[in-house]
Amino acid sequence: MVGKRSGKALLREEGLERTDNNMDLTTWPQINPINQKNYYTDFLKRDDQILPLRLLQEERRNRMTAKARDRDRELAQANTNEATPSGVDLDMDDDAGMEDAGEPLTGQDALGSKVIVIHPGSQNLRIGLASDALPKTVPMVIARKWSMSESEDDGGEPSPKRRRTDDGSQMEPEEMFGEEFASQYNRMCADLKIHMRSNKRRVLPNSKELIVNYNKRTPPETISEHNDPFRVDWTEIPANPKEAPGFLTGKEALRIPDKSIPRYKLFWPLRYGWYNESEYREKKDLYDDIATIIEEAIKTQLNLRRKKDWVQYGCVFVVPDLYERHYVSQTLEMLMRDLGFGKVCFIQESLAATCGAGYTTACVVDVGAQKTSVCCVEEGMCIENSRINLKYGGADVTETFVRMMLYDHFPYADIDLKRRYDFLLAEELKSKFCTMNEGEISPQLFDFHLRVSGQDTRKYTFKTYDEVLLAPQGYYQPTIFDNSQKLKGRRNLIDRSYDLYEGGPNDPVSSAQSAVISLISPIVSVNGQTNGETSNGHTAPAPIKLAPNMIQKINDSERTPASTVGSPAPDDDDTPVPTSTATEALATSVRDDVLPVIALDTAILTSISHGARLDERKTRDFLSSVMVVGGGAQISGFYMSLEERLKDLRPGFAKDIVIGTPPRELDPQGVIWKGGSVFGKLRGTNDSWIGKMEYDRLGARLLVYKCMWAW
Ligand SMILES: Nc1ncnc2c1ncn2[C@@H]1O[C@H](COP(=O)(O)OP(=O)(O)OP(=O)(O)O)[C@@H](O)[C@H]1O
Repeated sequence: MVGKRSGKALLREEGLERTDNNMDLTTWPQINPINQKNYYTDFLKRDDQILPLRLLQEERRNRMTAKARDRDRELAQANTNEATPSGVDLDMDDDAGMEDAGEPLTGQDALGSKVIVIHPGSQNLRIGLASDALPKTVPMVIARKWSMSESEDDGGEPSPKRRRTDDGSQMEPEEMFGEEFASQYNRMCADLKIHMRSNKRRVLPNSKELIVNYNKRTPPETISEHNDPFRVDWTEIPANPKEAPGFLTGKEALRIPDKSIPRYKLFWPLRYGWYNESEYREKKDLYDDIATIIEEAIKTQLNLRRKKDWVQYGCVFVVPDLYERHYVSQTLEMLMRDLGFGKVCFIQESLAATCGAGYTTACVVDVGAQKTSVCCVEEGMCIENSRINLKYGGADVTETFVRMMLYDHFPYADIDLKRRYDFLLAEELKSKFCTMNEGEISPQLFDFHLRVSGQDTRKYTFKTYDEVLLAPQGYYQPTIFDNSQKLKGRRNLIDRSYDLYEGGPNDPVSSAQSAVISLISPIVSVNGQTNGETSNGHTAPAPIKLAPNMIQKINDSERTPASTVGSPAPDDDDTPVPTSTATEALATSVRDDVLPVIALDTAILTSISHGARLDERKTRDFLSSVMVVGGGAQISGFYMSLEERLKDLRPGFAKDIVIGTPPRELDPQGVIWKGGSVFGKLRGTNDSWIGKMEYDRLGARLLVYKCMWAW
């Protein structure tokens, strides 16, 4: 039996008892801790310890050595010829200076023939070599072999969606879009009449009835397919399903007959300037589709068919001003790994627009198909707090135009924007007939040809009155647009980006965007308390959790002059910016439940007031250089009407306000791409190029060093 023995006895038995012999426990030298006051390290503080910066320096050094070698060779040759070399600059320093000044490259690179510039959009992809004068435009769409086409999906529900009676039959045109639409549309019609009268324009009292009656009683005329000189070339799909391609992209995809056998479904991977999360089940499929569309465009439009040669090419990729970090890092991965470019760099849309048009200071307004962005650019930098991204564009005008026409008994009552030929038709009608010139409003007779694959062409005649102006008027009254589905699926597949150390959301924010969101819906404070009811029917948002140190950081920033959320405009005109603190600004910016949709003129003034930061001179500068680009602004009279509205809102600045257009020879839809191509040819951009080796080692972390803006 083991009796009770002390711990010491046990240790003694096992030979582990410590007997003190006054010797040190170890013979290793003991180092006293250094005094923390004198503590210093230059770890990661010098450029040569940071791989991307070191590579950059090495590259510069190599270039200079190569040049010096060339000069020496030329000098030696000249000496043997006993003559001074002509045109040789002996001063090396000059050359180094030029490099930093962003001088254009020389030789083949100067032409940009080894740089591909890519600007994707919700509807169109613009792509080309930096040496090209104009980009190629292809629809940003892919058709995949599917069980049903997109128009048969969702039970064949047409777009715009029509309401039905209880027994399933169709309602009268005046009722089928609901009371809300009807009353808003009628109010817009009445307001326009008043406005036209006050501008001394002739308004006939019964114009509307006249056109409605005409539309009601005009049947289409049938033209047999062989008598139609403009019949459409539909994409032919092999009859044998096994031979039918798995996918088709761009224009070819849009031209596949809706009823093709086998069926194809169209996917638009970018919607509203975001990833399209509502149409995809897996994010991998979504990423694959984007890569495939770009890959096919490079092969077919740029004629660069061998993918393994693309490593010799650089790629300039244009991203939104208010981008999401996941989008940029995923795009970088795609360009490096899937498409295999040798080097990649990014540029923001607004900055590219100013580069393309040759402006140094501007408030850039880009009206696209599904998103509209506003941003003030000053001396080569986007002003972060002036960035605004609104979720509407030309596609909303098309849809609203169709709804208004249907309300006024459009003879082609079956139109369904989910069908490919109807979508193309509606786009054509909008581009041809919509206008923002009040002077053009009168009852007008138009016609169009409906061309459906395998059917005879139908010629429709119809009349329009104020619909042609009221649909684009939606830019100033966006509640007329159908905004109900725009947040569908948001964050279903891809979460927002979070800071690795602090845990809070770290996607870029802007005080102007927060002001826009606050206008639409009340502010949610950081502790999750709402300051009121939502104003536009959105559900009450969930509180946003921010890490405590993040809150501290934002509160600190509130003390700096840069935080001007809610500051009044420099003049006495009303500024539509609500009061809010910077903490609230961040909280509002990261909200996903509110759709940023406000009138375009208000958005521009909000952006300028946040970009100019109370500086009256800057406000004038921005107001006198509002530059409008993008396809959505191509409606005739757009520039004039925007100028008038801004002047009405800011009479104090009326004589300064000028809407600038890109230089005459430049297509406003291609200006951003053009800016990307200019950027791709500049030597100064060398600092933004991300090479393969550094990407392999550091991945997306490189973006901190490589973006021209604060990543
Ligand atoms: N002449 C025109 N008149 C009216 N609208 C036009 C005209 N030309 C193009 N559009 C419209 O411009 C829009 C496409 O513009 P753009 O190519 O700039 O958009 P995107 O870059 O694809 O989209 P986003 O900027 O939303 O991502 C479409 O809605 C199209 O109907």
